[in-house]
Parts: sequence; structure tokens; C-alpha cells
Amino acid sequence: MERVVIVTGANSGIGLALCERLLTENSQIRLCLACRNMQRAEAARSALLTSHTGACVDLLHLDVGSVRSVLTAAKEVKTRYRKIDFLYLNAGIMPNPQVDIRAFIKGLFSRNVINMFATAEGLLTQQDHLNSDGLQEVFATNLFGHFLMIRELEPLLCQAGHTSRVVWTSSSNARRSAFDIEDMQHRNGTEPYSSSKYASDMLSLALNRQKNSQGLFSSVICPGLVMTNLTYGILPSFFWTLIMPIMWLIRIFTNTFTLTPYNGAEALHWLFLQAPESLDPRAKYHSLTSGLGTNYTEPQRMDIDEEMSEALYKKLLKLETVVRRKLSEENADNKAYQQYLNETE
Ligand SMILES: NC(=O)C1=CN([C@@H]2O[C@H](COP(=O)(O)OP(=O)(O)OC[C@H]3O[C@@H](n4cnc5c(N)ncnc54)[C@H](OP(=O)(O)O)[C@@H]3O)[C@@H](O)[C@H]2O)C=CC1
Ligand SMILES: CC(C)CCC[C@@H](C)[C@H]1CC[C@H]2C3=C(CC[C@]12C)[C@@]1(C)CCC(=O)[C@@H](C)[C@@H]1CC3
Repeated sequence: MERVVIVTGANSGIGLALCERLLTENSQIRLCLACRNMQRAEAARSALLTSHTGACVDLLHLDVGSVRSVLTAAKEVKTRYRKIDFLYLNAGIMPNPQVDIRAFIKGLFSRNVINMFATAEGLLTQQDHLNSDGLQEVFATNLFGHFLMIRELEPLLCQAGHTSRVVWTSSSNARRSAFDIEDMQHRNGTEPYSSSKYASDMLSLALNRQKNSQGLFSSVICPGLVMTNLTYGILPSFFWTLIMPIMWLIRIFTNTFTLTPYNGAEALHWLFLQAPESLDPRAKYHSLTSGLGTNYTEPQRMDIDEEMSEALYKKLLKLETVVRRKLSEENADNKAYQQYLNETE
């Protein structure tokens, strides 16, 4: 039977590579590219159809960082499909990244050097800001928009006699110490990316506890360090190209330098082939590439505390209520204003 697969952030990088791999290595898939930039989404669709003539590739407009857009997109999904088999929550941002050069040089001569290259711990900060919904942009895009999407699509994801999967593209940059449950949006810190990815790891665990009995299973992956628009925002692409031989060398010591989107999508595709019952809800599945270029997936236990993941889930539900209330008030105001305009005309 045809499997419905939705991928957010599918118009470039790891998301697009996943789509390519899904179509190449599996038949009977109905793929839905859920993207913010529809011009790039059209281009991605054309590229996929060129290499896979006759494939079923749909487009869906989704700005995962906007509450209104998520609700509209979810409504559209519910009219188009009767079930969802896989929902890949892949869209993500790291705005205005800054590398701490002193920490990098210090790290090069420390015993922690391999860990530094694998996780970028202590190396990266970002500048975040409030979006038009009044939420921190990184939190809204990397976590909350996806949470809202799952909540809206629950009727399709939690169906009797059917198993659905959600897969989060997290990161080894996710760090417990960057996350504060009292500041889940990371308003007060300088590592919103790390915080949002740690939150997605916790949310995945909470979703498994809450929803496995209803047929919904959640997993998290880390694609490794991949050359995409996201990494070109950290250092310019010509610089990455220049140091590519060094990167291949580093790959001998840390298999986390997957480098290409195809390699980075390894764990995402591997999960597609696994039975959900065989997966560990406390594991993060890492895409890894050996020095000789062989791809494989390996689980690593996440540093997560059940109580905090439950607390996060509850806080997200509360925020959802607030956000929905605000939206319906705005809708009522708009309606009243429109009526006033009509009457005064
Ligand atoms: N590259 C790396 O080394 C690593 C990446 N990751 C994660 O992988 C995921 C994919 O990133 P990657 O492929 O590297 O980078 P890209 O920048 O190539 O891809 C990011 C995708 O997310 C989309 N996106 C961003 N914001 C939104 C939004 N508000 N609504 C809808 N779509 C949006 C982008 O679309 P648009 O065209 O609209 O910008 C794009 O398609 C991210 O979650 C990232 O955090 C994790 C670890 C390492
Ligand atoms: C000579 C060099 C190879 C110089 C590169 C130094 C740094 C810019 C990189 C070292 C480790 C990298 C890294 C990431 C970004 C670039 C580095 C800091 C990530 C944070 C990118 C996004 C992720 O989600 C992580 C998995 C990456 C971890 C490693």
C-alpha cells in the first residue's frame, strides 16, 4: 500500500537528500514536501521528478515558524490525506551563528578535541529574536511549530490499527546545560539552537510515553556535520571548500563528519526501514561516515530526565492554549474591523 511521507524543510540540504533517497530506495511512496519557500520547493520537486519520473510528489506551503501557517497547512493535509505514515520534522534554523575562535584554538590542544568537533560544545552562539507571534524564532521554528503540527495532525497520526512515525532532525549540539525549563524559549541565553534541539529530544521521549498506545512513535536523529545552507551560515562556502581536505582527515578520527546531505540523511532513511517497536525511545540515531566513506547508523543514549521531558510537554500544551486563544481573538478583531469598514462604506 502507498505510504504517505511528509518532510518539513524539504527544499534543500538534508531534507531534500532524504526525499531523493526515499524515492530511489523505496517504491509506493506519496511524498509531500512541506516548505516555506515555494519557489525553491517547485525546483526541488522538478529535480526529484527528473530523476524519478512518475513519482508522486506533492507540495505544501508551510512556514513552521508561524502559528497561522502551521494551522492552515495542517488543515490542508487533513483534506488531502486520510493517514500519515511518516512525518519528518526536519526544518530548522541557526540564525546569526558566531564561532568562538579562542575556545576553538584552546579545544584543539585539549583532550576534548574529538568531542569538540562532534558536538561544537562551547564553540557556537547565536542571536535570536521575537517573531510576529511573539515567540523566540529558533524555539518557534525548531520546536514549537512542529509540536503544533503534530497536535493538529493527531487525528491522522493516532489511528486505531495504524502505526505512524514522527522523526526529528535533532543534533549532537543539543545540550542539557543549554536548556532551562523555566526559560524553554531560551529568551535569556546565547545558545537557542542547542536549547531547541535538546527540547526536541525531550519532546520525542514525552511523545512516546503519551502516544505509543495510540500508534504514534517518535524518534530523533543527528545527521552529523553536513555542508548545507545552515553550515554556510557559520563559515562561507568557499572556506569550507578550501578546508575540505582537512575535514576528510578529521573524518578518520570522528565519524560524525558526514559532510554530504546524502550521508547526513542516512539515519533518517534507516529509520524508515525499521519497525518502530524495535527502536529505543531514549536513543538518538546518528548518521555516521567512516574515514573510507561508508555510511551507517548508530544509536547513542540521550542524557534526558523523564520528569523534565514531562514538564516540557505540559508547558508546550499550555503555550498552545495561549497561542490559540490569541489567534482567535485576532480573528474576531479582524472580523469586527471588516464589518465596521463594510458598514461605514
Ligand atoms: N547541516 C548540519 O551540519 C546539521 C543540520 N542539522 C539539522 O538538519 C535540519 C536541516 O538543515 P540543513 O539541511 O542542514 O540546512 P538547510 O538550511 O539546507 O535546510 C533547512 C530547511 O529548513 C527550512 N526552513 C527553515 N525555516 C523554516 C520555516 N520557518 N518553515 C519551513 N521551513 C523552514 C529551509 O527552507 P527555506 O528554503 O524556506 O529556508 C530548508 O529547507 C535542521 O533541523 C538542522 O538543524 C542538525 C545537525 C547538523
Ligand atoms: C578547520 C575546521 C574544520 C574548522 C571548523 C570549526 C567549526 C566552525 C566547526 C567545528 C565543529 C563544527 C560543528 C558544527 C558547526 C561548525 C563547527 C562548529 C555544528 C554545530 C553544525 C550544526 C549541528 O547541528 C552540529 C551537529 C554541528 C557539530 C559540529
